[in-house]
Amino acid sequence: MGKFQIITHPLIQHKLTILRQTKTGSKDFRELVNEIAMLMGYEVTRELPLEDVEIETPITQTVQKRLSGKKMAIVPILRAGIGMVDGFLSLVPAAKVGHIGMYRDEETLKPVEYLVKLPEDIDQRQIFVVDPMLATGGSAILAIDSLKKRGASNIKFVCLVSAPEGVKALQEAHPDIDIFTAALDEKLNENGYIVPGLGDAGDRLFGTK
Ligand SMILES: O=P(O)(O)OC[C@H]1O[C@H](OP(=O)(O)OP(=O)(O)O)[C@H](O)[C@@H]1O
Ligand SMILES: O=c1cc[nH]c(=O)[nH]1
Ligand SMILES: [Mg+2]
Repeated sequence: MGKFQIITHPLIQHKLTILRQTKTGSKDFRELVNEIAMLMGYEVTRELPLEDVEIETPITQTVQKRLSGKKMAIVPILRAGIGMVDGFLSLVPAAKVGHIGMYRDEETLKPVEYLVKLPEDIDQRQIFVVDPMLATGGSAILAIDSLKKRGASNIKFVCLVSAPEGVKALQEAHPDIDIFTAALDEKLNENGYIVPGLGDAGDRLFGTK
């Protein structure tokens, strides 16, 4: 079973509390999602492999560390996942960005895929799938199905707010992936929204209804 980790850093928790509030408008919402994503990015890249490299400083020759292993890809689930991309890119600017477009049918709560655009060598990359919300888990499961169908195998899922129902469903469907979240909330309501949650992340990011 992959790892399930709640990232409890005080800065993340503080920013998430502001993000959740109804009075936080789109501009601040966007900035906060970006900042939290960057702080989470720091944690979720903690285990990236390093290798020795010989370099020359102005003083001497020395052996130091640099990143080794697979190249990275960030894959936001549209739309709301877009809000987390810049935060990640500020840490790993050389990463490629794939896009998976998906929306939840409001009646059935089942995800509908409308776009998949990925780097050609996605099967060789360490992938971070990003989406602020993990509710029923349907969108994350389908996005990861889509990635695996195209040969991807090294996948971590990163969200801001999750519901126990979504975590369970994602772990059952894809037991190999690591899941990182900034908060594990109480439950889903009858409309499939996370409680207490933060509402509709996409709408709040982009100012739509
Ligand atoms: O776990 P689930 O039950 O599938 O719900 C989570 C999904 O719902 C939201 O997207 P939404 O469908 O609202 O699309 P949007 O990002 O375009 O607003 C959210 O960003 C996730 O992708
Ligand atoms: O609470 C929720 C659940 C799904 N999607 C959201 O944006 N918010
Ligand atoms: Mg939405």
